Amino acid sequence: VAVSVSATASHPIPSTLWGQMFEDISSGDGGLYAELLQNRAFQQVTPNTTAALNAWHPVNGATLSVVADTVPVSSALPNSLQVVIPAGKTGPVGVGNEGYWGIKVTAGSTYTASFHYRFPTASAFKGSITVGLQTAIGHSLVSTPVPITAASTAWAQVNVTLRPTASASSTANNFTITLDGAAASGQTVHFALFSLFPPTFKNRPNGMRVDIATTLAEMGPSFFRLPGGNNLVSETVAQRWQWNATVGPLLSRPGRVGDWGYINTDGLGLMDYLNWCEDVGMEAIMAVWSGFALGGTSVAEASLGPYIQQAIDQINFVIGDPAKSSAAALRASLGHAAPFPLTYVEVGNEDFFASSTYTYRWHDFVTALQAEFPNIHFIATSNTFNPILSPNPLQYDVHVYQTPTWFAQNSFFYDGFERNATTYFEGEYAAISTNSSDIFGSPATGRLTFPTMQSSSGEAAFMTGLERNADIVFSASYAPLLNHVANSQWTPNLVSFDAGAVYPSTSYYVQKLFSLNRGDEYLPSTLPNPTGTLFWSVVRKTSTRQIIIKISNTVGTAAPVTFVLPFRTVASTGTAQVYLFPFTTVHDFDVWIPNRC
Ligand SMILES: O=S(=O)(O)O[C@H]1C[C@H](O)[C@@H](O)[C@@H]1CO
Repeated sequence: VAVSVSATASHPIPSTLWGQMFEDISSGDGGLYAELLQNRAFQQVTPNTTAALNAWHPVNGATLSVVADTVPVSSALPNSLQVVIPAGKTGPVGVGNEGYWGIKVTAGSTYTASFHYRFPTASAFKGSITVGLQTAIGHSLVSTPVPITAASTAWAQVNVTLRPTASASSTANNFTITLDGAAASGQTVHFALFSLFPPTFKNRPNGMRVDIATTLAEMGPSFFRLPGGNNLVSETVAQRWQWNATVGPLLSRPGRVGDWGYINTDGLGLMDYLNWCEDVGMEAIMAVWSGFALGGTSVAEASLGPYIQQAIDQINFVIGDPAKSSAAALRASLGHAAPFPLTYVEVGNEDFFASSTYTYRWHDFVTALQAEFPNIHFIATSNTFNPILSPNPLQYDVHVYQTPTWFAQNSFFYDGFERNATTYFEGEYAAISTNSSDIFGSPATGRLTFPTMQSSSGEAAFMTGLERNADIVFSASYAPLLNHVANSQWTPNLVSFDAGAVYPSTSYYVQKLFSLNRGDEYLPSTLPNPTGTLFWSVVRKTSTRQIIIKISNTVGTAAPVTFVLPFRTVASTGTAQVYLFPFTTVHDFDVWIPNRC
């Protein structure tokens, strides 16, 4: 096929086009958020139940229970771990944590451990607690004794650094806190808010896991959509994500029952998200809760006030003036007096599940928020123009989960959209199943566990259409972004990981190719056959006069294609980045440009 390319750009391509969608769906706790201990603060658990001890186990016969402490370490963290050292034990006795399906231990890395302890009964006991990392069969990788005393029943915090001299051969390791069984015979100790951090991305305190963060940063994303997705919305009004419960000291963060079947520590909170965006050079596309919970509740219009105020405070936390807003003053007190960049705020998520109440919820939220924040663009999440909303949304978030074939055949999805000043955020898209009659089914019925070359090339075809329609598509992000392979709530995902390593997918390399090879204007060219198998987009990077041609071949057979460039002078060579299965990297090739006019 011969493709003729126009020298005259049809439209600019927004710098915000390629980015990332994030929510905690086996992706924050135990993943991007670097905390290595699971259930570190016994948040949102029922005391005196086995479940409350999730991820913890006794060492050498200690008696463990989670108790509602009569003297809690903080009002946000009412539960403590009670450890009783039984009589007659010798050697280390205490408690271990298995991490998030493992703990990676690397020689030479500095691990920052901390915990709070108190003796519920004062005594003359003096001894030491040994803080360590050991393999699952008990081989010590590193340990440090810390002197303790039972002279008081008050809480004390222990901070230690651990520096293993050897790396563990697997991730089957435990974090352990032990006392000498003989010396501490009969003692009862309460513990709260444990924490174990490896080095973090850009050394941010309470920051991100380096390997996952680096993999995401290397995509060169322009935006980061947060905090969801269903995990913003939640099943009930009370369980919704609330920005103010996720900022400040970890002792002040109660955590919450997330929407994906596990408790969120909220250690990855709004300030941590914003610092992450700043460290990567992304702008947040931040959502506010919009008065609907997935269990079916819509807050009555007369009762929306407090939720609208909470959204105003959330936005003020990001961009407000510390002199005028307490939420902004809180941001300043946490180390960022200047506002963060923020252009887009999404009102809810997938509110097509509650269209009938979105009419008043959208109206009341946006009327109030736009008055407070005239420069913010608000994104609607119901189906486009159905229902009709007031004020008329100028941005919509469109989600599509479909088959690889659907994506390959729908690269013209936006070509037919009316150009009426409305712009679109393709906030979630992915080919997730080969079964068009059971998209959200299981692997047994066609659901993809990981992306494939078929799904990724289909997505690439679709993405050429997003560039062609970037006059109305301002941002697009594959979803979900991350998953822990040992504990997934959704497949496929862009990047998978476990305690030890990161596994970028074929779709990751497609997203990275588009994101790292951006133009800022679109050059019209011969249109692909919408139902064909070869798709392309041609863009120009005006700063370097580079012409960037992206091509997706959605089938496994080679297809010759010639691009006829209408320029008088063209360099004699270029580079081709080709992503072919089973390569795990993109290969650069020099290309010779014949027939230069
Ligand atoms: O079950 S779904 O509604 O399809 O869930 C999807 C849509 C929702 O926004 C996001 O949280 C989730 C996975 O990316």
